Amino acid sequence: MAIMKVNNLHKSFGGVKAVSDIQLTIEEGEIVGIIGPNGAGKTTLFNLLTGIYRPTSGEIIYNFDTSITSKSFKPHKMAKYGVARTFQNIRLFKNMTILDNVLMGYHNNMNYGVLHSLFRLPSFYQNEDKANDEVIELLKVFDLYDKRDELAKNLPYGEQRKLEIARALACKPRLLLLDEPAAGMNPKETKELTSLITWIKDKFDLTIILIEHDMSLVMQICSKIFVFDYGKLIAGGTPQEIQNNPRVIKAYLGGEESC
Ligand SMILES: Nc1ncnc2c1ncn2[C@@H]1O[C@H](COP(=O)(O)OP(=O)(O)OP(=O)(O)O)[C@@H](O)[C@H]1O
Repeated sequence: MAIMKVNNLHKSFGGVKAVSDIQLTIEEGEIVGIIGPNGAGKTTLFNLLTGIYRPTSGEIIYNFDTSITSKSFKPHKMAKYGVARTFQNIRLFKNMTILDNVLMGYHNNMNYGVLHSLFRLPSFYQNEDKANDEVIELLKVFDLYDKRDELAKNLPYGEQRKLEIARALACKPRLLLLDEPAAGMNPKETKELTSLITWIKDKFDLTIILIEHDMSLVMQICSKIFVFDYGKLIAGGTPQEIQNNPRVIKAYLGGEESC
């Protein structure tokens, strides 16, 4: 079943066509890679998919329990719709602990009101206990449990990236968007992350879309890849189809399509 459809999507910034005439479908349960040279429009696409940017024209449709179109997108509501993301430039609460960062992500799932919280009613404590238990499980999955009381800013870069993913998962998304999850990681960390992404997809029953420049990660775990160049979608297919596509080779290496 299609979890998301993009129809004739355009986004311009003044005279710059950052994303132009995009048509694509994401099937439930896939890991989809979005690749392309710098400035190809990948992050703009993510910002459109998460309501940060409004399309200049075209439409995005999420097929969750009820369909949501891009007209009703609000970035702060995306988690409620079942969409969570990470950012190219890590966005953590740097002066909060690791535990509190992930608890902030979990906050969207809390179903008590202000009064329950103010007067410390039983449902407040029940929700808090449940949140703590689930967040601790997540921290264990990401190997961050032993560091739970450290400030996020003190974590090495690779672990900050993992923490951002853990926080996104705490929102209990159905669709997870990862913007360059391996950026700044060393080869060992990238290898671990590659396995972790596949593992969390199965464990949390997710559909994942990731932007990534590390081709070995993309080719290993993505069932489908979409390739962008100058804002246009120039190819879509399996890793093998993409590797052998002359337009993709040209976009990355330049020169003639036959090279
Ligand atoms: N807010 C903005 N205002 C003006 N131009 C923008 C804005 N955001 C992106 N652009 C332009 O749109 C084009 C696509 O940029 P985008 O960041 O989406 O590419 P990208 O594929 O994510 O690149 P990278 O791999 O370097 O992150 C670029 O020409 C960029 O300069």
